[in-house]
Amino acid sequence: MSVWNAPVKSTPLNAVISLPPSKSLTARALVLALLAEEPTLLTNPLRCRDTELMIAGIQEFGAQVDEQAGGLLITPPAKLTPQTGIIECGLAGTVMRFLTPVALLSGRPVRFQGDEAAGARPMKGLLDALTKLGAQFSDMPKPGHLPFTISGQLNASEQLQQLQVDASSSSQFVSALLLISPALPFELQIEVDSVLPSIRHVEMTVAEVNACGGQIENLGGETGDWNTRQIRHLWRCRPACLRGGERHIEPDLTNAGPFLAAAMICGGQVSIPHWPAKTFQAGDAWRQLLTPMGARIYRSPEGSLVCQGNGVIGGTQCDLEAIGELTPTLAALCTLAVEPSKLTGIGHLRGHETDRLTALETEIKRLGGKAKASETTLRISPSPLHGDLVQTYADHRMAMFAALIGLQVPGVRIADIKCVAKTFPDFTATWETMLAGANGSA
Ligand SMILES: O=C(O)C1=C[C@@H](OP(=O)(O)O)[C@@H](O)[C@H](O)C1
Ligand SMILES: C=C(OP(=O)(O)O)C(=O)O
Repeated sequence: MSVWNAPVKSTPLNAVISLPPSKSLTARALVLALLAEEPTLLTNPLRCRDTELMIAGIQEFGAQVDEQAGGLLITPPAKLTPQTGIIECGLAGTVMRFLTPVALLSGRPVRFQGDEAAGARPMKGLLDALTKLGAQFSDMPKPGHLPFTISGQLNASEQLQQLQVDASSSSQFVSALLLISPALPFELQIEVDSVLPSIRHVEMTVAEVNACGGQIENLGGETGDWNTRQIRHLWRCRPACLRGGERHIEPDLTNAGPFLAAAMICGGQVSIPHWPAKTFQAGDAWRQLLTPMGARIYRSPEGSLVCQGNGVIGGTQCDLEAIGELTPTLAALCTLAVEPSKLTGIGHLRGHETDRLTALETEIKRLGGKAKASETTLRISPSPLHGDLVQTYADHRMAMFAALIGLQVPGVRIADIKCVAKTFPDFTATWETMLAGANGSA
């Protein structure tokens, strides 16, 4: 396995970093292009392991994908037709969740399989919902998990179908149903009768579907800021023809986190160009999350997000239920902070690439830190740190977590650094460019 010696940096940063495009927006755009009535030109799509698997996935259902300068031209099939009957999911939550309902739409059996670790990721809430719509699942050694074969026909006898979904383990169950909803021959109402984590990603799905001509209405009331919990979740989804056309993908604001956090750890400043003025990405919350920990952070008139730090990091107490994806980066800052921190609302991270609460607790302790994970919470307190070989558990965000600690703590080595390819294949090169103080472009 490839080990990377995390570079230490003892002088302030001054870098401009162009980020790779958003994983979540690219995944949604690919699925919507597959279901559209006309071709889509996707400009600035993310190319990484997760999105290559998604491209292969939509090709499996008959989409034609042509490389064009700066983008991908996607021509949807006249009818969804599985080619080999197998979808390779790797470890991508988006692929395993978003394409399973597409298989039901196709009406043909499709096998879903992935990495060994993918077999631990929750699917049950989605499989239960699809069963109510007519799906059957077989050859599933561990019920509610990959691998499985989906077959059966969409039950289209009703004009209106109401689905109660348990999405407590992943918002992607809801996003997956919302994404296919325009292609259904009936109106679908989706009610979530459980906790719903990562609500920002569901709001992103609704916005993306509707931007392509979908007709999804949120009947559950608006969420406020990322840390406001919504009481009732209900969406009405009407059948609609999805448009193609040109779609441009925003930079990945979640992957901005480690670079913004680096400015806080080393001092100095990091700027990220093309920060959208309005976005549904979880990573926009860095602006609110990092300020109380000591950052000066603002969007410049030219549209760059600028983060300035002085090397002193305060502790934080925050509820990350709506934006859990940001936790590993925030946990690195908490590990280096001068005060204790408490991160709450993150039980669903136990079903991410790895059980992130256990992984973070284990790796913080390995480096001499103090951490305690409970079912849904992570507490981190200041403690002298030392270098060691940090395990990454196939999790790109654990590698980025360790790179942040390594900026300040000599001797941090990162196991299986190649796992960053899940969303950011050029992570180490971009990191080194940042440390060299140059303008980096991913
Ligand atoms: O829909 C998406 O693109 C995502 C939703 C979230 O999943 P969970 O709801 O499982 O946390 C997030 O953590 C993941 O990285 C991407
Ligand atoms: C949870 C994540 O990924 P996935 O889309 O595979 O769920 C993540 O990228 O942090």
